[in-house]
Amino acid sequence: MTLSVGVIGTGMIGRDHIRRLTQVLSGVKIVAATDIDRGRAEAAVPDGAEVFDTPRALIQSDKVQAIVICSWGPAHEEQLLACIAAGKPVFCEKPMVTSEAAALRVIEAEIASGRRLVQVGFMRRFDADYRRLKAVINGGTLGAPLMYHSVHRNASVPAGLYTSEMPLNDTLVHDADISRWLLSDEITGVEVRLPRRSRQNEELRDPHLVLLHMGSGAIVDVEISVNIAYGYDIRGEVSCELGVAALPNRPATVISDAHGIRQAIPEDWRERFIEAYDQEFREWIAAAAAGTATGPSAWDGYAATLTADAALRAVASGGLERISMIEKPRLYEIPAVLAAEQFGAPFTRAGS
Ligand SMILES: NC(=O)C1=CN([C@@H]2O[C@H](COP(=O)(O)OP(=O)(O)OC[C@H]3O[C@@H](n4cnc5c(N)ncnc54)[C@H](O)[C@@H]3O)[C@@H](O)[C@H]2O)C=CC1
Ligand SMILES: O=C1[C@@H](O)[C@H](O)[C@@H](O)[C@H](O)[C@H]1O
Repeated sequence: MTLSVGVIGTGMIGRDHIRRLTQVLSGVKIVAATDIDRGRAEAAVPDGAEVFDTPRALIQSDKVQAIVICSWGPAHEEQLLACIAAGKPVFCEKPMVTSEAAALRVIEAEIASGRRLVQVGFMRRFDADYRRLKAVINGGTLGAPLMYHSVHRNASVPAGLYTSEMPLNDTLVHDADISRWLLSDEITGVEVRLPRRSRQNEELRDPHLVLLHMGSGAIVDVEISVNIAYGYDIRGEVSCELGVAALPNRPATVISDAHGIRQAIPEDWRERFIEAYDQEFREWIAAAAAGTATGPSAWDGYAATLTADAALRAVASGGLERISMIEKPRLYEIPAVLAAEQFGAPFTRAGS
């Protein structure tokens, strides 16, 4: 079966996903697109695909079986709710939504629909290096995870468009999600420290040091630097009771010349996570073709939104901001057998 997909939002990541869905992956075709800038959608779609005037018209079209949302965060809620109402599987880029109330509305609608339809674009979970790191932690030979050090560096961000809240409500959501996933834990509190401001962009509050307090007592520190100049640099290291497990450096050609020995650093996320995005969509296509979703869920989108909100409050208060989640609905519990297949054996202490 070939899955017929409509794309909402044909900006930077929307076009990159259209490229992978048309040129890289199989079992899928782009049949429709829409963007508030109609010309942009027309330029982005393959021949034969229809450009719709509104997201609602695209979602309700009989020719569209599943939807990819790549519009701006504040537009996601309405588009997600329309997809759920239409009973169509939907891949939604992060942030899933931009408020706790909106996240709860999405969860409520999905539960009422009776099955998972929403997959959120936390692509790190599909990255082979992160998956190997999780398998080591789950394997238990290093003992319990105590600390996770996450580094999230962007070379630069668009002046005027990327605001001082965005390191916390746009960029941090990836680290929040991967911390919960790697440590199989929930975030219960957030602190933010503001070091000396970088002179790279005087308009922006940058960098941030974020502390995520996990339910188990583990602590995650996240460096978010969005004007680091030298490239897109993502790092992660988990300190456990009996050892440390870290993401490897990315393989890259080693260049030796008059400036020394060096390796290129990715420019941005499209390059660093290219295989992760491909895998994310490979798994989404299979799930959507079966009428459902897989991987990061509306529950995970909700958790990330709560973390972003708490981080923004922590900047204002200067203290620890607690997070309280609703009880996890059964729809979002991963069946144990599936979890074991996906992530390796559940965590056990070494020697136990
Ligand atoms: N998973 C990841 O690593 C990444 C995720 N993203 C997320 O993807 C989304 C899009 O980001 P970019 O492509 O960088 O932004 P962009 O600004 O390049 O593209 C967004 C597009 O959506 C359109 N749009 C906005 N609201 C709309 C609406 N209500 N209806 C129809 N079209 C609408 C805009 O006209 C624009 O063409 C954001 O939520 C962003 O956070 C972006 C980059 C990487
Ligand atoms: O999602 C993304 C961007 O929207 C965001 O602005 C960047 O900071 C992230 O690294 C990237 O993965």
